[in-house]
Amino acid sequence: MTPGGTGQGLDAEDLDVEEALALVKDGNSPARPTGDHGPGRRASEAAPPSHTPETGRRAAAQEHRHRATAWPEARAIAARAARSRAARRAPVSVTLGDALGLVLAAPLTALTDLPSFDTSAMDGWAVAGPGPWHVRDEGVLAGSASPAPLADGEAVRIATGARIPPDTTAVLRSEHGRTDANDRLHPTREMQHGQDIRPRGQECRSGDQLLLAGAVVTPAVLGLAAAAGYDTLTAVPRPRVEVLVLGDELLAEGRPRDGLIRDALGPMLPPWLRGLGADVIAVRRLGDDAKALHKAVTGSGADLIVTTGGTAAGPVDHVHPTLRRIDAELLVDGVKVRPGHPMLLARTKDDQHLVGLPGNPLAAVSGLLTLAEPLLRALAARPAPEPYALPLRDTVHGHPHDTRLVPVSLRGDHAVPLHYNGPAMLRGIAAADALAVVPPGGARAGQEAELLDLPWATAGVGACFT
Ligand SMILES: Nc1nc2c(c(=O)[nH]1)N[C@H]1C(S)=C(S)[C@@H](COP(=O)(O)OP(=O)(O)OC[C@H]3O[C@@H](n4cnc5c(N)ncnc54)[C@H](O)[C@@H]3O)O[C@H]1N2
Ligand code: MOO
Repeated sequence: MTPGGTGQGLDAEDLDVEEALALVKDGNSPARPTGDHGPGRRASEAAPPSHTPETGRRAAAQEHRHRATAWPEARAIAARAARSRAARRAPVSVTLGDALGLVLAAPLTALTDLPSFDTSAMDGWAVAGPGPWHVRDEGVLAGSASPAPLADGEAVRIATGARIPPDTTAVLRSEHGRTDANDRLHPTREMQHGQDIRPRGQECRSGDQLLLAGAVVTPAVLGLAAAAGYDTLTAVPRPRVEVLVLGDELLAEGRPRDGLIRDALGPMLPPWLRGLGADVIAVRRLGDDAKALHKAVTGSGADLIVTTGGTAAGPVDHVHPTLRRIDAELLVDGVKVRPGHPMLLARTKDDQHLVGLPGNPLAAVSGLLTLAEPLLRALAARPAPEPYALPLRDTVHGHPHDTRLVPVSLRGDHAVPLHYNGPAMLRGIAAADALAVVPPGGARAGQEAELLDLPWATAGVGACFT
C-alpha cells in the first residue's frame, strides 16, 4: 500500500490472490455465506499444507476460506469455549488489595450494621433536650471512646463520625451554636429532634445483601466491602495467561538491523492482556523452534496460552503443526476479518485454550480483540459491555467478504478513521481510542459503526482496572 494508507482504500495486503480472483469473477457480489463448519475440529484432521509454490499457496488460501469463521461467530465461539464446565475455575478468596476488577463469586452480605453505632454527622455538640445547655468539660468526643449518657440540658463537644452518647436528642453543628458569658450553649437556629445523627443500621443491617454475585469489584465496591467488615472477597480468579512470542527475526532491544526487527508484541501484549483482566504469568521468546513450542505448550499450566506469529502456512510457522501434534481441538481456524485472518483458537486441554495471534502487529491486535478478549471476559465471568456505535466521519472501504477492524479516534460524536492501519503497522492504533467494526462491503461516511474499546481508553463503556 502507499505509505500512510488512509484506510479509505483497500490495502494490497488485505486481498489475497483467491479473493482477488473471486472479486473479478463475481463482480464484487455480496459476501458469501459463512461456511458452516461448526467448532470442534481436531487439529490433526486438517491436512498439513503443501509447500509447492503457487499451487500450495492457492490450495492453502482455498482451504482457509473454506474453514474461516465469520467475525461475530468467532467472538461468540471464544466466549462459549470459556463457559464450559472444565474451563471454569473454582472461586478464590482474595484480599481487598488484590480484588480490583474481579467478579464476586458470592453475594456481598453485610457483616455488620452500617453505621455500626449511632454517629454524629457533623462537628459540633451532642445535646440532650432543648437549649441552652451546660457543656460538659470533657474535651471532644472522637474515635472509639464509649461516652457517658447525657442528662437533659447537657451538651458535649463531638467530632463527625464519633459515637453519640446515650440519651442524645440531636447534634448541633459548631457553626449553629454560641456560648454565652456563663458558658451556656445556645442554638442560633431552630433545631429538629434527631438532627445530624446517623442512626445505627441506617445504610444496612448485618446480613443484608449489598451486592449480588456477579458484580464487578470496582474501587467503590472495595470501599463498601471494607466498610461492611470484609478483609477478603470470594471472587472468580483472574485467568492465567502465558505469552509465547515466536520468530527468529525478533530483537528484544536496540534498533532494527541486519534484517532483524524489534519485537513489538512482547512489550505490547502483557499490559494489554492485564487490561483485559488477565494475570500474565510468563512471557517467553521461543524463536522459530518447533520443539521449544511443543515443550512450552505441553508444559504450560496457564488457562490461556497466547502465541504470536507462526499462524500462517509458511515453512517456519509451527503453530498448526504443534496443535496437530498434541491433537488439540481447533475451535476457530481463521476468521473472516482484516487484518488478522489467520488467527486461531484451540482447546489444548479440557481446561486450557490457545489463541494464536498472527505476527503482523495490527493483525495480532485484531486477534486479541476478536478471540482473546471474549474468552478472557467469559473466563473471568465479566459481563459483556453494551455494544455501542458512532457514525464514521469518513467512508471506509470494506473487504468484499470479511469484516475490517479499523483504528479510529473519537471526536465529538463521530469516529474518525485513522491512517496507517496496515496489518504490519501500529502507528494508527497507537493514536486510536477504539477499533471500528466495518462490515463486509464497507461503510459510508455518516454510517454508524460498532466500536470496540481499547482497555485504556476513557471514552465509551468499559474500564481498565489494572
Ligand atoms: N502465503 C501466505 N502468506 C501469508 C498469508 C497467507 O494467507 N498466505 N497471510 C499473511 C497474513 S494476512 C498474515 S497476518 C501473516 C501471518 O503470519 P504469521 O502469523 O505466520 O506470522 P509470521 O510469519 O511469524 O510474521 C508475520 C510478520 O509479522 C512480523 N512479526 C512477527 N512477530 C512479531 C513481533 N513479535 N513483533 C513485530 N513483528 C512481528 C514478522 O516479522 C513478519 O513480518 O502471514 C501473511 N503471510
Ligand atoms: O492481513 Mo494479515 O491478516 O496481515 O493481518
